[in-house]
Amino acid sequence: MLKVEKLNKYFGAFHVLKDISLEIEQGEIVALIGHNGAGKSTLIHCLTQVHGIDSGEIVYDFDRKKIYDHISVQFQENYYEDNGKVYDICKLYKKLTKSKKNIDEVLSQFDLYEKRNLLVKHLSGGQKQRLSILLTLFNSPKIIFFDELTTGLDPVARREIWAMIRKINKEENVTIFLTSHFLDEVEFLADRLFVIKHGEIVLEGRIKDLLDQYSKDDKWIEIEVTSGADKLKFLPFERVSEKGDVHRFKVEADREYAFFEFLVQNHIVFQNVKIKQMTLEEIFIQIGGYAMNDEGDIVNG
Ligand SMILES: Nc1ncnc2c1ncn2[C@@H]1O[C@H](COP(=O)(O)OP(=O)(O)OP(=O)(O)O)[C@@H](O)[C@H]1O
Repeated sequence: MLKVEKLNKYFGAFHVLKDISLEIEQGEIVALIGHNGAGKSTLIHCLTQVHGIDSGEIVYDFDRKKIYDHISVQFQENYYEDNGKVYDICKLYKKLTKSKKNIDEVLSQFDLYEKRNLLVKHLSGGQKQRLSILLTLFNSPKIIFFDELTTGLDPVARREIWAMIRKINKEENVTIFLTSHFLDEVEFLADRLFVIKHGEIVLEGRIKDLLDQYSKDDKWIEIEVTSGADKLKFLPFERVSEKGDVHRFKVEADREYAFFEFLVQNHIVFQNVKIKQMTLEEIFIQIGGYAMNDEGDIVNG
């Protein structure tokens, strides 16, 4: 339903999107992840014609002149009036999109009927987010773009939003393109993933395939070294972290034995061994070329 070929975008001399190519099928949920400033919002802006592009092609399976009849966008900031009432904003959207949807029904569907006479600024974060998702549906879009779907929401509200997105996707066969910083969200919702780094797509694939491909191979082995730590630097394994006496290494599945053999042969004394598979988050960080700081935040690689 959407094909992008060699899209390039500059802001002045700054080359923000570099040769982006991707294809999305009708009914898919795809996620775009990447560090702050990687170019996620800019790509959404280009795909939704908020920004022009400098080269490349964007082809939808509908006439791009009527793009806003077929797409909806929920940006990071909401552009509707905070001082308006929930019902009035729905009415405005219905009118603007010449929608046949019944406002009361849609509000009930999104559990906002009771709140219809409240000012938007008096809604909670989760309710506001539900409203902004609801508003994207008035024009019965073929594809909806969500920029940072659940940023700022608590865990319960996030899960409610996920359920809503799944429902919209299933029941109305709407294609969903979302950006997110949360890999649990991506894993739960998306069929496919694109990783963008410094304006380039560095990885794409079905979530399940990526998991199968990457998680079976590597493990972390964590040891607390009580003597001989100075010899660890000769260990032919990548040390991924070191906190006090606790050292963590990346070890390929078939080299576990070699790892411990090296420790014993070099008289490195250790205790508290922990072995674990890489988590989804760690896999993505590795394949996306990112790094994780001590607090567990993703930082640019
Ligand atoms: N209108 C603009 N003029 C100049 N530079 C811009 C403009 N909009 C974005 N940029 C720059 O383009 C880069 C990509 O920004 P963008 O907002 O697309 O990143 P992002 O991946 O969505 O980041 P975040 O996760 O922080 O929302 C950043 O370096 C940003 O400063």
